[in-house]
Formats: sequence, structure tokens, C-alpha cells
Amino acid sequence: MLRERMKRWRHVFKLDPNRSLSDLALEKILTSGTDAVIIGGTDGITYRNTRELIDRVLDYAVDCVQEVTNQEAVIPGLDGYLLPVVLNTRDIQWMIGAQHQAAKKFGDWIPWEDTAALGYVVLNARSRVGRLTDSQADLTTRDVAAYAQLAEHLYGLPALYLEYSGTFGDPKMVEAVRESVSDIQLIYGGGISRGDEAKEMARWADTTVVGNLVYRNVDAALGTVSAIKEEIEEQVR
Ligand SMILES: CC(C)=CCC/C(C)=C/CC/C(C)=C/CC/C(C)=C/CC/C(C)=C/CC/C(C)=C/CC/C(C)=C/COP(=O)(O)OP(=O)(O)O
Ligand SMILES: O=P(O)(O)OC[C@@H](O)CO
Ligand SMILES: [Mg+2]
Repeated sequence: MLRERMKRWRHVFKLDPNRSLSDLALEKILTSGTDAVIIGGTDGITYRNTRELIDRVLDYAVDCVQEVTNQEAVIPGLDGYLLPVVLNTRDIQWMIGAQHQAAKKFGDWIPWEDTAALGYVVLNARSRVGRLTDSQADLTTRDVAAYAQLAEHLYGLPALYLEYSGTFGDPKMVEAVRESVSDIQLIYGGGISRGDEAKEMARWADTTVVGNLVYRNVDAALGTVSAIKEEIEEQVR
């Protein structure tokens, strides 16, 4: 079941079908020791570019799931599907509308056991996802903690995603959210460009996601895997 597998992810790379990556860079990423690869992005996601990237990733043993942001680009037969639900959007389309349209079309074929919702709180209003979803991102730690508690206790979501896409977030925010919830899987993503930054967020987050760095500096991206392993060792000591 996807929810059980996801809980074990500490480090994840997010790969964007709309960006190109050499075979060598992809091989380095997929053999890095990361726990999983999420395939997804905000813009320019098509069936064709998603299929092409997934076919290259499936040659490796790493856990590979699709984060669905375009219902026309779903690739059947994968190990898992993540469906974003944006909690702080001002536009209902990104909270329930797009998901409803897709469920109307695919509902009887969706492998629900291997499908999980990600409750997003988008904290960088200027990011692509912030602009697309018109998210209200000027939030206090109490605001975000309140979303986290609703996600966990009222909506029963498996995971809460603190999304700073493109900018390094506030570790104090991640700490405050960590302290406000108990079982929900806390995912951090955004602006990680060095191992120490990954380590800092992994202190509070269950799962830390590295995205754009893969395309900017693949060797620095690999360094985030070992940094998170160090953090895990320190936590068990
Ligand atoms: C056999 C068969 C047919 C199987 C199908 C199974 C299946 C799972 C079907 C899907 C059903 C379904 C309900 C789909 C949902 C469709 C949908 C369109 C939902 C809306 C998703 C949503 C809220 C999108 C908004 C944007 C968002 C939250 C994106 C998340 C990812 C993200 C933030 C990526 C980062 O973006 P990026 O562009 O890389 O950012 P940079 O600028 O930093 O690069
Ligand atoms: O691309 P970056 O800024 O690393 O963000 C990763 C991920 O949270 C994007 O959804
Ligand atoms: Mg990206």
C-alpha cells in the first residue's frame, strides 16, 4: 500500500517531465540511495513527456510514483499516484475541482490502495504553483499549524506538504508544524541547494524533497542524500 511505503521515505527527488536531464545525470540520481522519485511539475506536463521520463526511470529499482497535475498525463500501471490538494488556495479548482473532474472520468479505474492525497500548503506566492493556485502564502506559524491539524484530524490526509518551491523555507515554520501534529507525514520541499540545508529541514520533516537542484547541479543534489542519511543517524543516536 502506497501510504505505508511513503512513510519510509526520508529523501526524495522530484523530477520534472518538462525539463531535460542527460542519461548520466539521471543514472546518478536513480542510483544515489534516494528513497523515491516523484515525477511531476506544474506546467507543460503532457502524456508524452511524462511517459518518456517514466520509461527511463523504470529501468532502475528505485520507488517511482507520479504526482498527477494534469488528468490527461496519467500513466497507468505505476506503483503509486500522488494527488495534490491545495489547502491554502483561494480557488476551489485546486482543492477539489480538478480532482472531482478526474475522478468523474477515471474513478472506476483508479487504484485507490496505491493512491494518496498530499495536502499542500504553498508558502511561496511567487512560485509557479503559488501563482497558478492563487495561494494565500503570507501565513503565520499558527495559520500553517492550523492547516496541518485540519489535514491530520479533520480530513484524515496521509501527508502534509510544506511547499516553498524555488525558495529555501523557514526551518522555524517546519519545526512549529512538526510540533502541532502527531501522525501525519510531514513533507518539506523548496529551494534546497546544499546538503546542510537538506539536513536542517530533515530535522523536522519526515520527508525532504529536492527538485530544481537536480537540473542545476547534479553533484550537489547527490550530496543531499548523504546529508539526510547523516541526520537520520544522529536522530537514532
Ligand atoms: C489506470 C488508470 C487510468 C489509472 C489512473 C489513476 C489516477 C491516479 C488518476 C488520476 C485521478 C485524479 C483525481 C487526478 C487529479 C488531477 C488533477 C489535475 C489534480 C489537481 C492537482 C493540483 C492541485 C495541481 C496544482 C499544482 C500543484 C499543487 C502541483 C504540485 C506539484 C508541484 C508543486 C511541482 C513543482 O512545480 P515545478 O513546476 O517543478 O516548480 P518550479 O517552478 O520550482 O520548477
Ligand atoms: O524545486 P525545489 O525548489 O527544490 O522544490 C522541490 C519541490 O518541493 C517542488 O514541488
Ligand atoms: Mg521544478
